Amino acid sequence: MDVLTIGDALITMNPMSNGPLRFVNSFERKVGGAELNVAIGCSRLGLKTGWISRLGQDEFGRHIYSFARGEGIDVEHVKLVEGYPTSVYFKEILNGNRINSYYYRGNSPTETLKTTDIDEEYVKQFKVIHISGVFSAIHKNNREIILALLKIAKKNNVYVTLDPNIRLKLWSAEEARNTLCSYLPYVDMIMMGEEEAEILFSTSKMDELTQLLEETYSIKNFVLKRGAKGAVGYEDDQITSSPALENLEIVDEIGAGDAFASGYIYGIINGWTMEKRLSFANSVAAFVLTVPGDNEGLPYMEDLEKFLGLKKDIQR
Ligand SMILES: O=C(O)C(=O)C[C@H](O)[C@H](O)COP(=O)(O)O
Repeated sequence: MDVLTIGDALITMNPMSNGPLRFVNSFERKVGGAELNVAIGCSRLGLKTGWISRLGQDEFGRHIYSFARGEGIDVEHVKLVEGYPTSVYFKEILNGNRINSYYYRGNSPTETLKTTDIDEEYVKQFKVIHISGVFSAIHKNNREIILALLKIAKKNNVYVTLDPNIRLKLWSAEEARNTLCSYLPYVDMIMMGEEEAEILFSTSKMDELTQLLEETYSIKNFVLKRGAKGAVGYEDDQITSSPALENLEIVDEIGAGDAFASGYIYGIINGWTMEKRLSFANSVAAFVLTVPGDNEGLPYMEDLEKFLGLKKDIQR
């Protein structure tokens, strides 16, 4: 097995028109959830993925379960539980494509997960475990689950990637910093945005980050995502920059970070250089930016090959 993720998935209500949510009457029901998005992205690229989760024993839970299974993700460790409705969120698209999220996940089904549900025999089969801050933000219990998972990963030499995915609607900057920094001794690689770097480490300057991450947490590999300015990676004392793709018609930026994570993880598993990993991850993210929905735009390898000019794209 290649990549394992753990998290809360939700029904995404995508508005059919822009403007304040109180005036939007129609929505398209889709599926979201940062960690599930990464599993979908990796699976579409051809990796063998698993996802640990709990969903509500309801219509939305059943839909997400079959959706994940349909994407080829191993759902052996996903269960539907009574008494906890499947999480939902609504997107609001305002002028200039600014998107607000409104969460209905106060009682997430993942709250029923216990540390004993994390099965070492299952976890140790994977090459990479990808965690994101969202799962830890939605309930304090989930932080114990993550620590249990990280300890198993460390014991079995499984590579751990972290996307802080800090959602200030779900927890405070201080809580995010304390929790996520407590995971760092078990983390091999971080991919973060500039604002997230400021929240976690009080700087988004590469030289300060390299020093702090190496000296305090022994982390020798990280990526700083800088939106339209592209991404910068640090590894083996070397800094590598990769520009973002230009001239994209961005319709929905939600999910692009998870798409980037999928592409980057694909590169780690295939032993690629930082330069190749970053440019591939940027291309995967570009696909998601141009399609509404959190994961619909995630490309298959064939789409990328055509996009990168490696395969002929015959349209008709
Ligand atoms: O917002 C949340 O809490 C979710 O889990 C829903 C979304 O599907 C992901 O957040 C997308 O994540 P990005 O790729 O960072 O935009």
